[in-house]
Amino acid sequence: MSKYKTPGSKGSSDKSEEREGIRCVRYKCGLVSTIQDVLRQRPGWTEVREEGEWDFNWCDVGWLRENFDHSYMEEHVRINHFRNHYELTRKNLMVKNLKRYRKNLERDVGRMEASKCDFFPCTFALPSEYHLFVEEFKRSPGNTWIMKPVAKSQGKGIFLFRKLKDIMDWKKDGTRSEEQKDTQVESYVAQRYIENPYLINGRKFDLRVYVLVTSYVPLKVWLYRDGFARFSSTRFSLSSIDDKYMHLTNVAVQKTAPDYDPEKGCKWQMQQLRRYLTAKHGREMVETLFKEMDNIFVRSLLSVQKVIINDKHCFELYGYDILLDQNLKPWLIEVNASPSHTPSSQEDYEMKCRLLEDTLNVVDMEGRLTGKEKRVGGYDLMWNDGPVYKEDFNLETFGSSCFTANTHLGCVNDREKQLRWLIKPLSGQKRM
Ligand SMILES: Nc1ncnc2c1ncn2[C@@H]1O[C@H](COP(=O)(O)OP(=O)(O)OP(=O)(O)O)[C@@H](O)[C@H]1O
Repeated sequence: MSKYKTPGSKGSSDKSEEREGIRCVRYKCGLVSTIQDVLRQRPGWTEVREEGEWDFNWCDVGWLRENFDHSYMEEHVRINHFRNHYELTRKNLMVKNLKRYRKNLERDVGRMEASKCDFFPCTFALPSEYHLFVEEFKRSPGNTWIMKPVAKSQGKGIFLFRKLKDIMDWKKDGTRSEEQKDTQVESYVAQRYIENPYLINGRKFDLRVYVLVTSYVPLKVWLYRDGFARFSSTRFSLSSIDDKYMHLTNVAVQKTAPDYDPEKGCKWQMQQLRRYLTAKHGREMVETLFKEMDNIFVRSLLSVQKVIINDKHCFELYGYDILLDQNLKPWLIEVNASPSHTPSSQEDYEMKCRLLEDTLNVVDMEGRLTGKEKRVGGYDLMWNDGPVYKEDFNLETFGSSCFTANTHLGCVNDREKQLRWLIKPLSGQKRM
């Protein structure tokens, strides 16, 4: 149980399980975090331990890998990952799929259209693309690059470099023991470092945005209005590339900084960031920024739509990491399959509880929804085999989405026409 107070906690005397009409859901949960608290609070839901039968499973990706293929799932059963989620959530595979998608767009639609996929920094998978990387590296000497192990998280193993010599060291991999010398070198991506991040108070930050996919075929995507910006605790400078507290904004890294204060925090809620940017740059620019982020979410998901094994039992709550540069251009850094639900403060805990409750409401084990909803709690339906338009909402209340949930165009066949819309401002739509 979390040390934080659960919002709307009703305590053990709650008799809602006995209310008529609430279906009993047997759930299994492999994670010890906020999700446990949320599942325990859910009226009518009971935890299943060990090998018991379950209707709903919030598992970690390790459990999925070991058990998914051996599990028989009845029609109503739901699980929180797609079988090969890693096609989007592994750094090297995400880039591979995006590059292929961009290439296909260029061939089928044209260069202009393909350029709308230019939202991820130039990236190479190592060791396989080492020679291509070296060519690119030599083309722009003096640039900063970042090396990231493909299968690690929380900033582990990441370093910045400007000289090929540093990669040589990695290639030789002097850190490996004699027994490990026969095994393959660890896979990394080498990625152009965004050298001009947008700074607030001299500090770099990245954005965490939550996107829920309930189906890949047809693609159905929900965007969460709340999210946050994660700040570094040290003022940004390119003169010292070895300082991880300056360059890596993930909380897992920042919370080990000597002067980290969890309550003061290194986070801003999305609304706060949006207000700040609007005051500085005006509504139009900020709306364009959020529209470009929507473009990132939809195109990245479309890039794996044909690769992900669609399964009606599966849904996925992705944590998108987005970095802004000084021109307010959003860059896709990474997509996480298991975004951390560990809270860093009471406010953060409450936000994560709301996020998870709303996720359960969209997944709808209880069968409460009609299937026509465009908005559920903090979620807006942004894509339902095509864009979901919005016209009547007060956009001031939005954390991100530039889509509106009131007028759904339904299924549109011409996907590319839809995608062109993504980047163009909507005529006649009130901005923000
Ligand atoms: N290309 C880049 N340019 C600038 N900064 C970057 C770049 N890639 C990563 N970073 C910084 O490094 C941090 C960690 O990167 P990334 O999210 O890819 O690694 P990770 O170890 O998987 O982190 P996590 O598991 O917490 O998501 C980012 O939050 C960002 O601040």
